[in-house]
Amino acid sequence: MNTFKKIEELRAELLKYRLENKKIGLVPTMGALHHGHISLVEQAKEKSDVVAVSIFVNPTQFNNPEDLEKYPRNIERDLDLLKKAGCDIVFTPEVTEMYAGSHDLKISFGVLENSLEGKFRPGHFSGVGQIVSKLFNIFQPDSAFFGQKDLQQFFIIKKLIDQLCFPIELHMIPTKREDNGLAMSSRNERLTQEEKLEAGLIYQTLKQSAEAILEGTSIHHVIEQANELFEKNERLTLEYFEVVETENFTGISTVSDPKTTALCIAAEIGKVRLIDNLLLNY
Ligand SMILES: Nc1ncnc2c1ncn2[C@@H]1O[C@H](COP(=O)(O)OP(=O)(O)OP(=O)(O)O)[C@@H](O)[C@H]1O
Ligand SMILES: CC(C)(CO)[C@@H](O)C(=O)[O-]
Ligand code: BAL
Repeated sequence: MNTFKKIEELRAELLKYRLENKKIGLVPTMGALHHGHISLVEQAKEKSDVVAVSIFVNPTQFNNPEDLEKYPRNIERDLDLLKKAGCDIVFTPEVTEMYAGSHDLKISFGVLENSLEGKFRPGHFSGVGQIVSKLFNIFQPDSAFFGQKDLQQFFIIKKLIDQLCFPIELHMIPTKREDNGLAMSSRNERLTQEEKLEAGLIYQTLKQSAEAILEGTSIHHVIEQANELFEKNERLTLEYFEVVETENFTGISTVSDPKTTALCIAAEIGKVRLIDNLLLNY
């Protein structure tokens, strides 16, 4: 496994593979890796000749300075996990490498960036679009792998690829969960054992709500019930729970197609903000 910190050196290495007609699969991450990330690497290995992972905590997608400062970082452990998973190339640039010079170009995603994550994290998706575009241009991968855990982000990337004509095959990988259903997430490292158990409520709520909707309960009622569940819980605070159409991530009151209907949730426990979702036909 080869590790690079400089764009030019990474490009030179990738060019060698490209000249041999090898297919490059990219897994962008912010590090503090867990089994969710490794499942992305495994999928990338299946579908590519060369697997590349980037580890970069991108400051421009953080709207909350404390969230950025406290974001878990553990590069030695990450490199160890990636080596064991059979990753070929790791890119771990400094902020100065990724953001040298001026950076006032803003990417906007229309209606997709004004709801849910976009609404509660102003500027977040513009920052994601900016860094992912840079990574796509640097790596020029044949395929890229993203997790369903960040469902709205997946659709943001899809829009980026479609509208900017990146010749990249996009893959969405299912969410890896702990035994109690809690979605694996780097930010879980900031939770105590008790908080991790308590945070199982997030997935329970999603699952119960999806089942209720499929059995005919109205979306309005399901949302009310979810709010009540969280009000009763002393540790978890619900930020949003919505049933949306994945085309635009805006709330719906009736289901037109279960395949494009998602239940999305964000909740805080302690000072840690967690997100999760289920597609209605999960
Ligand atoms: N539990 C999971 N299962 C599958 N993929 C995941 C999971 N968690 C994250 N991913 C995916 O891994 C990629 C990198 O995500 P990232 O490094 O931000 O990790 P994270 O666990 O989502 O961290 P956090 O949510 O705390 O930012 C993204 O495409 C993300 O959707
Ligand atoms: C896609 C990404 C690596 C961009 O910084 C990040 O948003 C993430 O880890 O999901
Ligand atoms: N996993 C999504 C990146 C973020 O929370 O900023």
